[in-house]
Amino acid sequence: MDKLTLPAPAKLNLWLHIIGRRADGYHELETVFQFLDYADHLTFAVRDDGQVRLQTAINGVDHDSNLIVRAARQLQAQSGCTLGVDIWLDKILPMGGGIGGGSSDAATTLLGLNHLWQLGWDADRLAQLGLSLGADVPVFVHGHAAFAQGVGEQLTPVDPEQPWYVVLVPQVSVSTAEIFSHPQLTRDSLPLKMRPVPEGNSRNDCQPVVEQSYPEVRNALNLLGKYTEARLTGTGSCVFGAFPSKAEADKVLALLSETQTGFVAKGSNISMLHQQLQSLL
Ligand SMILES: C[C@@](CO)(OP(=O)(O)O)[C@H](O)COP(=O)(O)OP(=O)(O)OC[C@H]1O[C@@H](n2ccc(N)nc2=O)[C@H](O)[C@@H]1O
Ligand SMILES: Nc1ncnc2c1ncn2[C@@H]1O[C@H](COP(=O)(O)OP(=O)(O)O)[C@@H](O)[C@H]1O
Repeated sequence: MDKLTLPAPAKLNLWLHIIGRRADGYHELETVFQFLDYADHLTFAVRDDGQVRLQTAINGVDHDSNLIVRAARQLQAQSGCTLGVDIWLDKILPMGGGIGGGSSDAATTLLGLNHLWQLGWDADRLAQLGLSLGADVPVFVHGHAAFAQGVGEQLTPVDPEQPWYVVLVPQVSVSTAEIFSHPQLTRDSLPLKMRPVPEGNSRNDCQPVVEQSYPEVRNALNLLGKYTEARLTGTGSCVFGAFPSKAEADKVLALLSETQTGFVAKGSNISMLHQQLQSLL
């Protein structure tokens, strides 16, 4: 059987407001997701024996807990498919950085296997399955930049500008659970009246507590903030700033490279996964 290789791109939260907390403790958000042209790559080869095997290990994540394996097994169980798959992962995206690598890997697995196993599921059904794996999975399944509500699953497509970004990757791992349970996290941003969204006055409500707990993140924000508005994505640790051209973004990253790790990528309102899937159909 032929192999199929697909990208799993990163996302940014261009801003993120916390507007409340549900009875189950989860936070209600309003956020805008945009994709980056910077991605992991997954290669799939169908197996006839029904086994799901991830052939590439990631440090600190067991085979069976990897979101790729969990996504494949759930799709197999819910569709009743008798085929299996071998999967190889080229891991590029920093883990736990708020750029959604695990969720994106899961979404690429769902879309890739839906195609290879010829299941014919539509995007809504795949996104619903994906939501049980992580709040960010649905936006990667749909593949369009979006204004998101709820825990991130109620999506309205939007088309923000698509600048070049410098993304800095502070070498600390920020726990999403720790930030969402922080006593000083503000949870009372007003829901937006005009949707989709004015850019003015937007912010990331997680940023103050992350900056307070992680000096490396504050330092990265201060350094990038000398050149453009710098902001946290998700619960971090990555921070980003926009530039009008690749040349300007490259120049700033080079200036910061003595003390900072990072990358330059272009914002994209259609994910590179969906651009590639279009060409398969
Ligand atoms: C904050 C966001 C914004 O895009 O991105 P990341 O920084 O993770 O990329 C997401 O909402 C992250 O969603 P997700 O990735 O599913 O969160 P998880 O790791 O499952 O959540 C870990 C814990 O954080 C808390 N949590 C998470 C999401 C949410 N809306 N409210 C919460 O209170 C819960 O206690 C949960 O058990
Ligand atoms: N395929 C995967 N890629 C990355 N992380 C994974 C994967 N599968 C499970 N995980 C777990 O999910 C956690 C969050 O990863 P990631 O999605 O990269 O970060 P974030 O949610 O901050 O954007 C990791 O620390 C890891 O324990």
